[in-house]
Amino acid sequence: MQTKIGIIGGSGLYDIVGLSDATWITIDSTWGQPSDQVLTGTLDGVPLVFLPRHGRGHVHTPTTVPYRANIDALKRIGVTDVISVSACGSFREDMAPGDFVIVDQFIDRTFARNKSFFGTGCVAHVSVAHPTCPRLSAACLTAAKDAGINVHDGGTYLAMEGPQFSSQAESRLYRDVWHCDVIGMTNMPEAKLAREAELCYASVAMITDYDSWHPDHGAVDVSDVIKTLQGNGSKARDLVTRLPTLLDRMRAPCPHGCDRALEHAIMTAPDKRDAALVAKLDAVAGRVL
Ligand SMILES: CSC[C@H]1O[C@H](OP(=O)(O)O)[C@H](O)[C@@H]1O
Ligand SMILES: Nc1ncnc2[nH]cnc12
Repeated sequence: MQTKIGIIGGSGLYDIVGLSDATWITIDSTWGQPSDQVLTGTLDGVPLVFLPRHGRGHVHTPTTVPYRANIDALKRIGVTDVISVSACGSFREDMAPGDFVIVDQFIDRTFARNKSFFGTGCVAHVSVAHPTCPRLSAACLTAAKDAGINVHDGGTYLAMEGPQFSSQAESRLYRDVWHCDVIGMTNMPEAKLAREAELCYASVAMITDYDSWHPDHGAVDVSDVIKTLQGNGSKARDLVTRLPTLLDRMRAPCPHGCDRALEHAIMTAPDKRDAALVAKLDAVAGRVL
């Protein structure tokens, strides 16, 4: 299978420059409308698809991002590897605004989103013990280092519902008791859905602020976040342009099994499956249904 890179761009990253044959196209998903059209093209001969998570012009809130349609659309167009690029707050003095973190764990505190492609009439349970792909994360780490970015290898991302930022008490709970490293509003359920869709998923978190725990920094201010994002956006684009040469063009099966996550996951007996749901799952789970 040929490698096809999918980039989900978060706050501050609404396009990618330097793609050959760049074209915005509409993808129809059985899970509703994705956040926007996707930008398709090639980078160093490797096909790449870019999707702005909040839509161009930042239309969707973290709650209303159509996560299922987005992951389904990427799967449908043949993406093999998804790199999420997101803004986040930091719980650690040594993870400063402007630094990047290659996230490897999540605590999911979101509560108002659809978190699975599966449901009544087609029940499935996948493992998210290791929610990101180590192979893809390693490529992102190398790309970040090569781009001269101050990057941290591994970190736990607290996914909150938002859209408001955390209270100081919440911020301290996440930092002092739960030992999280960074906080954002969007990587869940995105990472869970990518696993259900058997896509490798890596998360590049760009630190924009110290959230609200830090004694020397005030409350999170979106204008400060935007200023840091503008610097981060160009670093993120630099990182992305280095990825194609780090990923093999012809893709060997994922050594961590991301591309086989559904192998033994579906519980519902074939004769009890809901035909309409099975039809919607054609791209995500067609391999095993
Ligand atoms: C602009 S600050 C809050 C906003 O930024 C992050 O978005 P994304 O994860 O898509 O980069 C955060 O999760 C919030 O949605
Ligand atoms: N402090 C923060 N909390 C949640 N999401 C964020 N995105 C950027 N900074 C954030």
